[in-house]
Amino acid sequence: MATDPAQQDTTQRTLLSEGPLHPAPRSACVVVIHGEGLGRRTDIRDGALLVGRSHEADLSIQHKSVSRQHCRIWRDAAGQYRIRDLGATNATRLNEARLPAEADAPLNDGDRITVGETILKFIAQDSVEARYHEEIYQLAVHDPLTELHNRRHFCEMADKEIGRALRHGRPLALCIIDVDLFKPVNDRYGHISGDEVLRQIGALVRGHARNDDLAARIGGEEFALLLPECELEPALRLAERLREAVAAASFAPGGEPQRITISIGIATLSPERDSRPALMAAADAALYRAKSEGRNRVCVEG
Ligand SMILES: Nc1nc2c(ncn2[C@@H]2O[C@H](COP(=O)(O)OP(=O)(O)OP(=O)(O)O)[C@@H](O)[C@H]2O)c(=O)[nH]1
Repeated sequence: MATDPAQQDTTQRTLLSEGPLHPAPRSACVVVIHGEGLGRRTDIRDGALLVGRSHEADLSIQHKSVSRQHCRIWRDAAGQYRIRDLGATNATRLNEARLPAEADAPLNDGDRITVGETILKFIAQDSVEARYHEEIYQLAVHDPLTELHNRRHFCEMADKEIGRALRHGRPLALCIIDVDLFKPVNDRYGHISGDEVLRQIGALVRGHARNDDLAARIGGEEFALLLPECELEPALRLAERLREAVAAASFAPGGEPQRITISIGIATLSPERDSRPALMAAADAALYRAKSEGRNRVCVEG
């Protein structure tokens, strides 16, 4: 019997390629490779990069071993990156050698900069390693299911935003969002279908966030939306819009159309609620009320 030669040919042919796609050139950066803020990458743009414990530093490292203004990194007119210790209590070290106070030193690709108990790595422009660190960092701060921020990163970023709002006397609101009666969805259609519902809700949460808002999945079926510069009224309006959008969305776990709703608890920053744990506890209390009052609603802790 004649056989089709195309079916017999199982040879795997190597694709002719010029190598990985080359992304646009990027600036030099420093990456935290040890200590507080592990994995964080900070680009060194046109101006100088200030590293220190100060909240105003470009790379702010909240650790007591770091001086408020610890060191500065910049690119000189000849294009050479340089570093200067700013008289830090624990002198900046470059590849383990102490930098003399107020003296400049050139930086080369791969140099290690020790700032208190944190170690940074200097990565020169457009290096493959910079992309590697970026990808690892993105994996570390995102939830793989929804691609929103994960809880650990949310807490770290929320602490910073809350600190900034308190220092500048700016408003800030937090919404905690929980899927209603999600256990029966999982039990009936299975975890994989449940995951698809969570992914869809994650996309709706992200779609309702502004650029400066912080959207995260902070628990199994729990999401958070941190709204800097946002008073209670606009936060309430946004939460209502999100609640309505979820209630109106079409979900079909296991191929069966299913109505899914969410409950939302909101709390705003105030003198009595001036920390992330206090703000989260207040939003949680409001969420609990939303659940006990019948779900598919927004409640405010005020
Ligand atoms: N598919 C899926 N399910 C999850 C995930 N994380 C948590 N869950 C499920 O989410 C459900 C949460 O159920 P409960 O906390 O009992 O609450 P609920 O049924 O949503 O009811 P209420 O919150 O009271 O409205 C449990 O069945 C968990 O197994 C996840 O990552 N994927």
